[in-house]
Amino acid sequence: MISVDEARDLVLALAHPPSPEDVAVQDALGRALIAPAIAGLTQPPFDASAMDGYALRSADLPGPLTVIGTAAAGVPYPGDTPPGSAIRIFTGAPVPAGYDRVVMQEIVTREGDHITVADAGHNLNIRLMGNDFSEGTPFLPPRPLRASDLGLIAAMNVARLRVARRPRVAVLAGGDELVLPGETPAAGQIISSNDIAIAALAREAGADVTVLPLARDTEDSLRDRFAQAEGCDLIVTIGGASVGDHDLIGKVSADLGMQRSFYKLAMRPGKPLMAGRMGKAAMLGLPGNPVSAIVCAKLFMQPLLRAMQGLPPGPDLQQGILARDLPPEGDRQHYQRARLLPGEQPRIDPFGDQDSARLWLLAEADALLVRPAHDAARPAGDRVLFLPL
Ligand SMILES: Nc1nc2c(c(=O)[nH]1)N[C@H]1C(S)=C(S)[C@@H](COP(=O)(O)OP(=O)(O)OC[C@H]3O[C@@H](n4cnc5c(N)ncnc54)[C@H](O)[C@@H]3O)O[C@H]1N2
Ligand code: MOO
Repeated sequence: MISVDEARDLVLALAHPPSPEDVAVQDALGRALIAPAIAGLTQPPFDASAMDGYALRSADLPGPLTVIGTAAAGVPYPGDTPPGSAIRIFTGAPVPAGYDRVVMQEIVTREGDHITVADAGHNLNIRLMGNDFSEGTPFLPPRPLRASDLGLIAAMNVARLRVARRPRVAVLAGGDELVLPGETPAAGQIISSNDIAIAALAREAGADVTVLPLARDTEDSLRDRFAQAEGCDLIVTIGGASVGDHDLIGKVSADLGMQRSFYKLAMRPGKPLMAGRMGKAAMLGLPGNPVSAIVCAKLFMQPLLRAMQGLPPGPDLQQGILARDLPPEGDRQHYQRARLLPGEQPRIDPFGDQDSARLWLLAEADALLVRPAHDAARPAGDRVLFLPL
């Protein structure tokens, strides 16, 4: 069996280069920026008041000064600024040339058209032209766009952005035991949950997801579903990956021409993962046990989808301190569901039960503790790596 790192390299090698697409800045949340966005103007475009108050000359303080006009956001003061004068000014208004400071109205005494300022302090309360960014400054890719990025890009007067087209993902779950949430399972049946979790993980990584109708445990049904996945960038199957008589994914995908990159890796949970190429699409065959499917999706499917959008694949591991003694590890790299305990450095406490079918335990976990294959026994206090959930 290959190692997790070898498997990851083989999976990432299935990524095609990102396909460009232009979208409006309003629609770009979560999209992967793949070309620089260039600032179309300087921000602020003029020296701007940071307060509601009075614009004046420091040299004229403490006054009295004569108020000769007003400037508001969007309505500049058009006149001269002779010595001994001030203007009423509001936040966001251009500060006219000649004045070097704005004083907050709270510290100004006004009588008629005259003001005095007892103690103006040090703050000039002027946002200098260009202190945020200048025209021509590039906002650089690659990066997934956050809400605050969209605000910045809009302020740069960039209306449309070049992003990676969302990878199209088909999720293919199946098994005669499965019914949909809301249906009543017959004897021996359970609710199909993997397709829902895996589709959500794919969407979280930026994909455009189609969940195919549940397949039955027959070659015909699976062939039919693979045909429905035509045209997608990635086919993700769930279940049927192991060695049982009803585990048909390997056979049917091979019959349909899948070029396998690997099948099985030294990982727990997730041993029967398979990956390869089917025509133009990449294919990942996730194991059916729910926790195994989700862990494999986080470690392989999400990085592959990010790579298809030109993004750093991740996920990034963090360092923590082991909260309890652990026995030696077996021959597979083990991703243990664990709780994070507060401390100066996060302390990580793996659960005693690591059953790969128990979704409730996964819901209670904050992290996956990563234990390398053949890791020696470890005492509490050792440094370890974990993947935050
Ligand atoms: N003789 C062996 N048996 C098994 C081995 C092995 O090495 N030798 N490996 C075990 C491991 S590890 C895993 S993981 C599973 C993987 O099995 P499959 O990928 O073939 O998955 P299934 O058999 O189809 O299902 C396993 C389990 O998961 C449930 N399941 C499947 N799909 C869904 C779904 N969409 N929603 C919810 N639950 C689902 C299914 O009912 C089974 O309980 O094989 C072990 N066996
Ligand atoms: O490796 Mo299986 O994926 O333990 O449950």
